[in-house]
Amino acid sequence: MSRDNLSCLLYGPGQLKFEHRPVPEITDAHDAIIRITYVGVCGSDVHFWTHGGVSRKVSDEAPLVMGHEASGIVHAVGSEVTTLKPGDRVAIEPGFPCRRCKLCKAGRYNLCRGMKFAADPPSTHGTLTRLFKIPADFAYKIPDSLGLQEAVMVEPFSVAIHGVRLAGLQPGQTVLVQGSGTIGLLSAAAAVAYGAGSVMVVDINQKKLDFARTFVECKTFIPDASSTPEANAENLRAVAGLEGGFDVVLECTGVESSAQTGLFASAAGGVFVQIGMGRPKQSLPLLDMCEKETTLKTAFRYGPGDYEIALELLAAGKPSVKSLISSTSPFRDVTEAWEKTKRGEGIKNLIQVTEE
Ligand SMILES: NC(=O)c1ccc[n+]([C@@H]2O[C@H](COP(=O)([O-])OP(=O)(O)OC[C@H]3O[C@@H](n4cnc5c(N)ncnc54)[C@H](O)[C@@H]3O)[C@@H](O)[C@H]2O)c1
Ligand SMILES: OC[C@H](O)C(O)[C@@H](O)CO
Repeated sequence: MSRDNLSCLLYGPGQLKFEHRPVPEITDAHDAIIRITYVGVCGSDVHFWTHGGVSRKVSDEAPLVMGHEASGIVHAVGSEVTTLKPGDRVAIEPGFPCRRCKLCKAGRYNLCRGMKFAADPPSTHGTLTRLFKIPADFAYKIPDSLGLQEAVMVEPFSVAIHGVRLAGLQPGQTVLVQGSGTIGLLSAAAAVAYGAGSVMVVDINQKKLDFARTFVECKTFIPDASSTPEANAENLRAVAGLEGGFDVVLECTGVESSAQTGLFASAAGGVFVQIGMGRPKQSLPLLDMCEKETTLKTAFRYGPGDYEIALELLAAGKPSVKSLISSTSPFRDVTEAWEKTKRGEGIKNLIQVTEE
């Protein structure tokens, strides 16, 4: 067995090693091996880099290949694969469910307890590797209109699509998006693609809001850090000209005061979707929610159909994500890309693993 599969492994906070791992081989007729071209940096990668993990951590005994937002070129396929052939350009869905449990059978495979998600400790290795083996139906052929760099954005856009679908967003509805990072921007774009009547994007960083207005048709609002969530919500409704509040709120910061503001700003009968993931325990304005019969939904990654929808919309340029890609670092400079993201530089920093 050849051990020429250069991969980037994390052993603990700040402890990174490049290692030559075994080259994967087709063992199931439905497998595909993808030569990874680009991997995007997500906030969770930075948390792994600084803390060794989010809830579960890597360790000296169980180091892990990092990376989960990826695109690539098909290198080999198993004998039963009819949808892909070597040379096809693909976006990778990086979580592989068991397909047999109740949740998988009910069409909620993102909640599968046996999910093997890339770069998730203790043992599922990620995409920062030259060759990555996956079930072929989790590699999505991309059209000529989409570059391999942009194809990395299918992963975060699928998070946004999942949130919008959970909200049951209807054409004409008024939407509040909290957070103007990658997920917030893409959620605003997803809301527009689903026919939102108006979109308001909120952030504490004016530059992020200035960018949001160039990326998607929206109004923006900067909350007053010294005000209460109730007061910020009231101002927000006034600026949006919506006395009754927003039909749909997509929370994309994970910050407690932001969730509270979003809930206060939602309309009676409105839907609030928590996409942001922050401190594990946060308090919510339940009395106000009861009086408005707010529907609270929580979103985790993406499930059936989300990747297909995300890819179709991106291929049609709805939105065009080129402007979200801020830098591309060579494979050996992974830490530079992580550090840039940690410093808040750029929107989506990429790592180029192999040549296109
Ligand atoms: N549910 C999921 O499956 C899923 C998947 C991916 C990411 N996430 C989560 O989504 C969130 C956003 O991810 P991202 O990559 O866009 O992160 P990001 O850090 O790029 O963006 C977060 C934005 O929120 C803004 N912000 C911070 N505090 C705020 C406040 N009080 N009010 C308004 N804006 C505020 C920041 O300035 C920043 O622009 C994170 O919490 C991340 O963990 C969830
Ligand atoms: O988009 C998917 C998310 O980024 C992942 O769940 C991540 O946070 C690590 O597992």
